[in-house]
Amino acid sequence: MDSTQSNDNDWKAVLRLPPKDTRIKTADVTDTKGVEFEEFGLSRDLLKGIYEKGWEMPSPIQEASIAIALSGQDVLARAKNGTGKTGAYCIPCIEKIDPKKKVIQAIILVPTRELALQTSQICIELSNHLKLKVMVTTGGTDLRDDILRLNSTVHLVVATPGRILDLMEKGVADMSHCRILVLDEADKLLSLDFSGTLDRLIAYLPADRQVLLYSATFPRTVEVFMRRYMRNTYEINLMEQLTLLGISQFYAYVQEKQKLHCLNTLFRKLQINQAIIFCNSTQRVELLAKKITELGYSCYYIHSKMAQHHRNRIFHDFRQGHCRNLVCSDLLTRGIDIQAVNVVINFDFPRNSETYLHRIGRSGRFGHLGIAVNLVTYEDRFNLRRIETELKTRIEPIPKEVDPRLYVAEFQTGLEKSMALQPLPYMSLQQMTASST
Ligand SMILES: Nc1ncnc2c1ncn2[C@@H]1O[C@H](COP(=O)(O)OP(=O)(O)OP(=O)(O)O)[C@@H](O)[C@H]1O
Repeated sequence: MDSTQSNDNDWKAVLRLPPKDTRIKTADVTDTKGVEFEEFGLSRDLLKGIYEKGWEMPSPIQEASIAIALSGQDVLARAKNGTGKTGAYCIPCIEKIDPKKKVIQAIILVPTRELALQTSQICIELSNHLKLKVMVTTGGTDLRDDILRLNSTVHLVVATPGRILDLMEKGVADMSHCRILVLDEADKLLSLDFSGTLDRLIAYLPADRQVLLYSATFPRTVEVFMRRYMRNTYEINLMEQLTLLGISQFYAYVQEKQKLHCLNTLFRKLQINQAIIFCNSTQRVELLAKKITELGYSCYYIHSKMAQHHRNRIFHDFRQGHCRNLVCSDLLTRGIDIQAVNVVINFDFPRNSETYLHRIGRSGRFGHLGIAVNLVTYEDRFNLRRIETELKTRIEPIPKEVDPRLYVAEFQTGLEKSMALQPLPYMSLQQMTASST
């Protein structure tokens, strides 16, 4: 008998569950029809992994896409940042893999190495009770290690496109049984940054493959890909409204030379649990990190021109909470999930609305509350309005005091959702910075 159909609930009693997360969650993740993970017909061993991650109920995107993906249909799914897209594709992928077959059966592509590491870790955790071999392969590591690894059994590959394509072209990664292809942050993977790579890579997969595309943003490029490589696609769009309900967005109007002073004020006034501070270039990342350190605050920095082992260490240590502030380029704009981040600061205002949306989505993970503060110069003013219009959102002038209930977990316990989302009256940044000098 299939273990999932057995009636006894003893297996649940022995699960090693993480402590309950009692923070407020917004409708972005709670607005479901109430479907339970057990209703998807998943194997008990996978259910154990899901529950042991602390996932009690499927989020809306998981509810909407897991059953369809399990049925074998192609899926194009659009859902807000931090609402559980990773689980939405990892769960069906893992369920569909037969561990007895010693071949690669699914590949998950992501645009950055950090995201590949994060996603492979989630696959490993979810399949903790299964005999599944997950391999992560990205650029910046020794190719020989990957070749050795592929000599033993691999069922699921999580990769950035360049390295895995290399391994396919060398005849080391056999994709002839790989019938599931996932593109996470699909629009990024289909952008010019990866131009041509995806086409070459897909040529190595069987014709009867299933394709799953997930992202929070889907520009036109995706349609071309869909027409070419996907059949009878089931489309899910949970983004009638684009920005996350839990993130309060502010701007501070500053001159370039006031930015550092303004940041200093924010550091003093805000109750930062962890913050990610975005700059528009790698040089500015390094420069700002240096200045922040000179101001007496500890901070890490990370960007794509750093050596991979260094990038990994910084990413790991920041995730572990060893440092409060991380300055970065758009390397970490997408997908990175660090629950402790409650503040995102755009030290440099981003150039387009997609980047803006993904950046601010680094706080307010899984429906939690967070704030995004944008330092906006005279040159950025049109961009600010354009992004507001494109995203149909409001970015408010920053108040003199930001209500801690908007972003500090300890202030939220026992509060009604609606109350927690009411901002205090606003005051301009000039007033704010003036009061701090
Ligand atoms: N069903 C669930 N119950 C509770 N927490 C969940 C559930 N599903 C996912 N999470 C948690 O929510 C967080 C965000 O999930 P995830 O990173 O998959 O979001 P995402 O939609 O892929 O975001 P992004 O668009 O930024 O990549 C993670 O910390 C994850 O562990």
